[in-house]
Amino acid sequence: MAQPRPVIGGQEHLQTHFSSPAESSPSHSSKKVPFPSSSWIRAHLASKSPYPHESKKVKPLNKEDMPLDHELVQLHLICRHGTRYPSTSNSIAFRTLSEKIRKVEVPGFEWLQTWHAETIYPTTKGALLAPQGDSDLYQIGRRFAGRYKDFLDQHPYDANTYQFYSSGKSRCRQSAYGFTVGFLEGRHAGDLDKIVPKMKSRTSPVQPVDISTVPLGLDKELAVKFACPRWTESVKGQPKVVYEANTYDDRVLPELAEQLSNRYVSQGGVALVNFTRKDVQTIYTACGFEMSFYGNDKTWCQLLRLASPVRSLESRDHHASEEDIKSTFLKLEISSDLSRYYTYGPGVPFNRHLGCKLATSLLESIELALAPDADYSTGRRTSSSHDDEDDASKLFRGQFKFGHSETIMFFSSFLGLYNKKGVRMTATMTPEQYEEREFKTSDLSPFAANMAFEVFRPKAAKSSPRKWRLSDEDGLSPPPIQGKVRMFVNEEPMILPGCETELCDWVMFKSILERAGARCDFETCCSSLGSPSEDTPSLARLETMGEIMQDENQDELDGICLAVDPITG
Ligand SMILES: O=P(O)(O)O[C@@H]1[C@@H](OP(=O)(O)O)[C@H](OP(=O)(O)O)[C@@H](O)[C@@H](OP(=O)(O)O)[C@H]1OP(=O)(O)O
Repeated sequence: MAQPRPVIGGQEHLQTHFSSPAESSPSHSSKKVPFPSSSWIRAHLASKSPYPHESKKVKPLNKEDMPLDHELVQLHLICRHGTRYPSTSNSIAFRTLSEKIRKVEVPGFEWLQTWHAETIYPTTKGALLAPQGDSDLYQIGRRFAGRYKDFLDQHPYDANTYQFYSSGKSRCRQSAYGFTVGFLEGRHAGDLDKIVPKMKSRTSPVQPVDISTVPLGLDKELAVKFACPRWTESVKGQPKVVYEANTYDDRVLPELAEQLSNRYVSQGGVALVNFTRKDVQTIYTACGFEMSFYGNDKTWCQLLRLASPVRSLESRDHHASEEDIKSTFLKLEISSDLSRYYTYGPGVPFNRHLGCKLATSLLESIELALAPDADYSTGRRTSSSHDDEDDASKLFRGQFKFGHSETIMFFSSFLGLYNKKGVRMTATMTPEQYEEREFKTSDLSPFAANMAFEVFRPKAAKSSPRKWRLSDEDGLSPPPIQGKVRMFVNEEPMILPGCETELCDWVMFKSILERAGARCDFETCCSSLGSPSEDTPSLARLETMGEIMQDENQDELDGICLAVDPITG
């Protein structure tokens, strides 16, 4: 006969009385159970954090927001896919843990009795884009449509001048499509009812677009880790790479697991559930998906309340304070960040190579768009002769790329975005140092995280051969390329390290990216056969963008592979 579940109020009491999270709801007269606000929690779930959707009204880009006497000529977006289902392994971990815990019925945790991972996160949907993910990208597309209304009016979509490019994973392709539905809503190339009067009635409700993708292993920009054997061999999961994260976890996780287990002890002192450190990490991940997927912090997130120390056992409440619960969330967020800081971030210099192809194509595309002789009617520069035409160097109005959290982390590391001070993230930082750290995946890589670039060209730059300067070697050549580039992270302007202002001068922008390693020798450095050059250790210490900029002896990084060893000191 099945053993009766220990139940609060029955023979087996839990050592401390739980108050139901429901009691924290306003409808209960009892004292509110301390718990952080949903908005605070949403901002501390590491790479499972929901996208900080801005409900703010997006105004069309106007003259005040543009550099004087310039025009917007090109847009770039690099975007993680939207909210997804947990991976199959995550879903199985949720099921296993929920079956382990539901043996004990706890007031306020009745949801566990009917929470079935297979129902809520079916393994057959592992890592697919979630309905919330569809919405994430549609809304970003709508906000882009609002800001760039005039640009789209002036330059309607066509498959030659707008590139939508996705990683080979369905969550990214579907995200790309969701973005286009929002971005091009209500717009159709050309004016159909003038072209084919009766066409209007048969028009597709959305503008069909061309979305290209590159097979995993060949994609050197988005799902780039699959195209870099050296990263897989020498960085991913390497003991020296995961050392700081493991050291931190060894110190912090057992205490949280013990705290949880202690809450599941009967008054007779019988341990009812033994939580492991892995269980604590699973609870944090499940909390992330519950919040991102359903906006629900009343299930798994509440278990992190029980993992927090209760400092008032003698008091009737037996509750952890809000401050202690926040501290528990922060510990798990730091644990997640330490792992990604070294695996995908600035903790290992080599990771910058995995962002260099994105930087190279960005640089070359902007350079083409800013060229005074750029001719969008032909998609080429008037100065380019037919024999040096390169299909890859096409003139785009917009390039929109959809990848993964690591796409954002590798590219951000390449740009030095979260390593300006060069403070190495370690397992032994003070709480203040952790609070001040630059590398926070909750901020830089939530679901649908994105980086965008606006490219402005001087209006006078429209050039024709008669304005070209005479140059000795080849007669006429176009005037120098000028322009401004503005970078956004999650739709907020961000100054690129090395630029003095938000509107970065093209010459400076180009110099920064080239010196950071654009046009790098990705193939050599990523080949498992190539060995990083003996110079590598000397470069490994040049970690912040500022250091690279200041070091006059620093030749451009081309042809030099950075260290696969984590930075030290
Ligand atoms: O699911 P996880 O957390 O175990 O790991 C994912 C990883 O997600 P995240 O950790 O960055 O949120 C990235 O997924 P997205 O950024 O696409 O959400 C990685 O791309 C994904 O790698 P994959 O594309 O090879 O599956 C990680 O899954 P993994 O568990 O297989 O390492």
